[in-house]
This record gives sequence, C-alpha cells and structure tokens, in this order.
Amino acid sequence: MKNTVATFRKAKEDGKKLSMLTAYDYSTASLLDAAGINGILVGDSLGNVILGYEDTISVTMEDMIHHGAAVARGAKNALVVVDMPFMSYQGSVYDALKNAGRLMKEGRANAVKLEGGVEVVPQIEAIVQAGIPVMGHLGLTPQSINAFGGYKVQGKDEAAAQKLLDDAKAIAEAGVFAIVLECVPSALAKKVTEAVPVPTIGIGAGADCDGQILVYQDMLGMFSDFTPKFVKRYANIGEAMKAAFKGYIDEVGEGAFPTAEHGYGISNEVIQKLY
Ligand SMILES: Nc1nc(=O)c2c([nH]1)NC[C@@H]1CN(c3ccc(C(=O)N[C@@H](CCC(=O)O)C(=O)O)cc3)CN21
Ligand SMILES: CC(C)C(=O)C(=O)O
Ligand SMILES: [Mg+2]
Repeated sequence: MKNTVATFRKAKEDGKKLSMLTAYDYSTASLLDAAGINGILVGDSLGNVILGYEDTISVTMEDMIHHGAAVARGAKNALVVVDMPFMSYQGSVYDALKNAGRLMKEGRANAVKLEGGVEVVPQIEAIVQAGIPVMGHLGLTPQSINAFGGYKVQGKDEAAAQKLLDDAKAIAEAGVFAIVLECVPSALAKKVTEAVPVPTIGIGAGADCDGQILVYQDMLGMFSDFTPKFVKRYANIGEAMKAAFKGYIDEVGEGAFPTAEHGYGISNEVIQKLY
C-alpha cells in the first residue's frame, strides 16, 4: 500500500518504527520499494555520492528535479521526499513556495524536506498551505557546513539543546509532517521525540526516534570519502562491484567474454552473399 504522510503520522501513534533510505535513481528506488521501505529520500547528499562534490552546497534545483523524477518512477509504495537544495528556500517565502512547487510538479515529489528551525517557519507554513507536505531537518544541517565549520554533533550544551527542542516544537507547529534529526545526542533526540506530535526520523540520533534514515551507499559500503559514526554497513557492495568489474575486464582481455550464448545468429547464406 502507498505510504502517505498520514501513514507516517499514524506510525508514531501506533508506536511503529519507520524506515527510510536515500535513492537517486530508478533502479535503486525500485529495489527499495520492493523491499518494503516506508519512505525514500532523494537527498541533496547526491552532491556527495552521485556528483562527487565535497559538500551539498553546489546542488541545484535541476539536479533535484532530475533525480526526483527518476526515483518517483520506481517508487510505487514508498513516500518520495525530495530535499530542497541550498538557497532554494532560505532567501524568501516566494522562493520556497516556487521551488517546492517545482519539486512536486517536475520532480514528482510526494513531499519536500528543508533544513532549519524557527528561521524557516514562514517558508514551512506557506509550502504546507499550498498542499505540499514538508519534512523538517534539525541538528547537523549540512547546508550550513560553512557556518558550523565542519560536520559535528549538534545540541551538546544546554543552550544548543534547548534551541533544538524549541526549533522542533516551532516547525511542528508550522506544519511539518515529520522531522529528521541528524547527529544529535541520543538522549536529546529522545526528548524531542517525546515533545513533538510528528514522527522523528533519526540519522545519528539514537534508537528512540520514531524512524531511521541512512544514505544507501553508506549502508551498502559503496562510499568512502567519509564515514560518519552513525553508519552501519549491512553489505559490502563496493567490494562486490569491484570484483565483478575486474572479472569482466579480465574476461574481455582474455577473449573469454563474450561467447556464442551472448551473441546473435544470422543465416550463412546471407553472410556468403556479401562482397
Ligand atoms: N554519504 C553521505 N552520507 C551522509 O550521511 C551524508 C552525506 N553523504 N552528505 C550530506 C550529509 C553530510 N553528513 C555527514 C558527514 C560527515 C559527518 C561526520 O563526519 N560526523 C562526525 C562527527 C564527529 C563529532 O562531532 O563527534 C562523526 O564521526 O560521525 C556527519 C554527517 C550526513 N550527510
Ligand atoms: C542524510 C539525509 C537526512 C539527507 O538530508 C540527505 O541525504 O541529503
Ligand atoms: Mg539533505
């Protein structure tokens, strides 16, 4: 059955854990969907894992639309959430509304995600009012890497912890249907989860969140530019891919691939008539 924002809200009420992973293309989205994932995030982490940038800052609306639409075609039952890229919503409510609309119309998103707390409440309210569900994102918000001075755990001292709790309440009040909590101490994430009526989706935020999310290349062992502490490897697909690529290269080199079974026949008569 199709997961909706209502499915997400109800999961929290029923105490059922929500699972999400990222995807950026049709094949991966189809596999995640078949495995029964609740939600797929087309993350701006595609800047790192797909485009090879050092951070998410250079990711564009066109990137997100291109990959969002591909994922949407593969996601029959999963809720598709598409990240709003850096500077597509921070500048004004008008930008936020226009760009959220494009992610839904052209990127076929079921919902959009944006980073930030009280400072983006007007944007969240306007997007939600237009009928576009919004997922919030607090804690380590990677689009603020230059303000943070690096990827670090957030909300550790009393002021920062209180600010995170206040931000969560403010964006919940503004209408987000769920909140990603990234790289925050587990006990703080638990407090936030108890304080808001919408599900929290943790990444490096402990076991008491209402759901979890990871970047799929991280959990499959396909990405190694950096490996945050919160990543658990469920497979070593990177090594498996390398071994398969090497097998192919070796066989092509030896002339062992292709054999007759991978080729196409033609009648000898036709071949003999050629000059
Ligand atoms: N492949 C990938 N996985 C991600 O989880 C991810 C991306 N890309 N790109 C966008 C952001 C960047 N993220 C990151 C990147 C690095 C850390 C990291 O190195 N964290 C340190 C924190 C150290 C500390 O403050 O104690 C860690 O060791 O976990 C965390 C999140 C999460 N997102
Ligand atoms: C890590 C998740 C939450 C994200 O925002 C992304 O993949 O871009
Ligand atoms: Mg993101």
